[in-house]
Amino acid sequence: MVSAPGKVIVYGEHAVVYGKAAIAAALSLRSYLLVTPLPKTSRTLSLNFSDISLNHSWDIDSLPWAIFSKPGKKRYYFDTVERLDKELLETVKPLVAAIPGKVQQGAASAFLYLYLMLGSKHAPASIYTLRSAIPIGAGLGSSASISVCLSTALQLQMGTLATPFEGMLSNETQLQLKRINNWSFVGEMCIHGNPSGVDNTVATGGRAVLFKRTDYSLPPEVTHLRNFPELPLLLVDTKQPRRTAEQLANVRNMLNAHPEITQSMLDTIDRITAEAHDVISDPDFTSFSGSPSLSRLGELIRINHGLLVSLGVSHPKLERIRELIDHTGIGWTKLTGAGGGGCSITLLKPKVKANILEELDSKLRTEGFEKYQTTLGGDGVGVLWPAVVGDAETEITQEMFLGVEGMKGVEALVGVGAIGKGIRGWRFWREWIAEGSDFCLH
Ligand SMILES: Nc1ncnc2c1ncn2[C@@H]1O[C@H](COP(=O)(O)OP(=O)(O)O)[C@@H](O)[C@H]1O
Ligand SMILES: C[C@@](O)(CCOP(=O)(O)O)CC(=O)O
Repeated sequence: MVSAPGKVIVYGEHAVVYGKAAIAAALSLRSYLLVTPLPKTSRTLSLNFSDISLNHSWDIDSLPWAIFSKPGKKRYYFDTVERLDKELLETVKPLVAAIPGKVQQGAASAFLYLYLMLGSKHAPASIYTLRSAIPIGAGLGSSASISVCLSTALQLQMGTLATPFEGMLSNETQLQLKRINNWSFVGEMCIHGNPSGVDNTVATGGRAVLFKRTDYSLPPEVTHLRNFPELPLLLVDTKQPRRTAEQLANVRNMLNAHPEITQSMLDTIDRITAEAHDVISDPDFTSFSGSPSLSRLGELIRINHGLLVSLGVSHPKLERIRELIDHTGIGWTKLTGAGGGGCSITLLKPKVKANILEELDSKLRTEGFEKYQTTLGGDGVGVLWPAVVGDAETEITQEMFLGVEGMKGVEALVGVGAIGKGIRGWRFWREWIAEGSDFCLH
């Protein structure tokens, strides 16, 4: 079993697609993918992605291995992939055409593209069962989280990744994370076309990063934010579904229609992110009551949101949440992720009165919005090996994994926080963070 987190973009979404900087952090909400190997005589490959009711099988021997392994097409696990191959994508299309729904087809295409690239026609038959706590299409990086799970599980299965172990050399850990991230970026491209790579980078490595990719043929610049503060954040979901790909197209259209104005807004977002980075990197930064640095971060959040509204990626429901929160005066609000619906984040001022929060909670609930309790800056991708519970004697089966009720049940059975309750241990490729260093992760 593997698991990867979602993310919150605190500053810089959309602008990051155009080479500007963004600050993002891993979220405590995660996806879990269980791989159940089938007997050697079986040649069936099955997906059971229960959150989206995707249940589909293919015959491994009938997959288009020949075209995927043609010279010039075949890419190996150690290759860096910056774009999808159009012909290969076309080959995958008919394989997912029978699956109803764009959401389901996107996930199935990402899986098949990765399976055909990373596997071979002798690949083992397995069932891939996925459950995720991350709301889908809500700006919290659900697609990146599942792409990281798929990339990791397939590479572990094909033997090109090793389960992390104590004493694994730091270089080796970094190399493996780079490969996980590289192939999860491929999954992201299958799902939403033109990603910046910030989501999969955070879902892979966890913690918090300053991310920038000026040249898509080169790895992005990723700076680990070692002292990322525990920001008091309120996360609210509009429950308004939208697709990231559509929101990206809105900004692209805006850039085509008003190039200079749009470019200057993207540049301003870049400056906002840079200033926020300066504020949180200041050794005197504190989020205590009356702290000028917290107000500064808050103002930058407010300005960033205004620019996202101007870029055309807000939604009346996001504006309604912002209005309700602004009336209470408890903090500064912006949309997070692609917008057009999805989630907002509010940086809370210190010492907010409990009764104000309760009243707000009830208003949000009445209007159909959902509040999430989360923490930021946790672990990235991990593997539960062996996937056993209860004194390490019972193997986690597909029935067990699907049988538990809701995400609470999943978390209690296998959650990364369930260590010590019969779970022998999640292992993370953690040592990739060299203290205080900048590093490149593609
Ligand atoms: N739990 C899940 N199960 C299966 N597919 C998922 C899941 N979560 C996300 N996806 C895939 O990712 C897509 C959502 O990606 P996207 O529009 O980028 O939104 P988000 O902001 O949540 O990343 C879905 O359409 C689906 O293809
Ligand atoms: C809008 C963007 O900056 C973030 C999208 O995040 P999400 O898919 O809404 O979770 C796109 C990207 O960086 O790939």
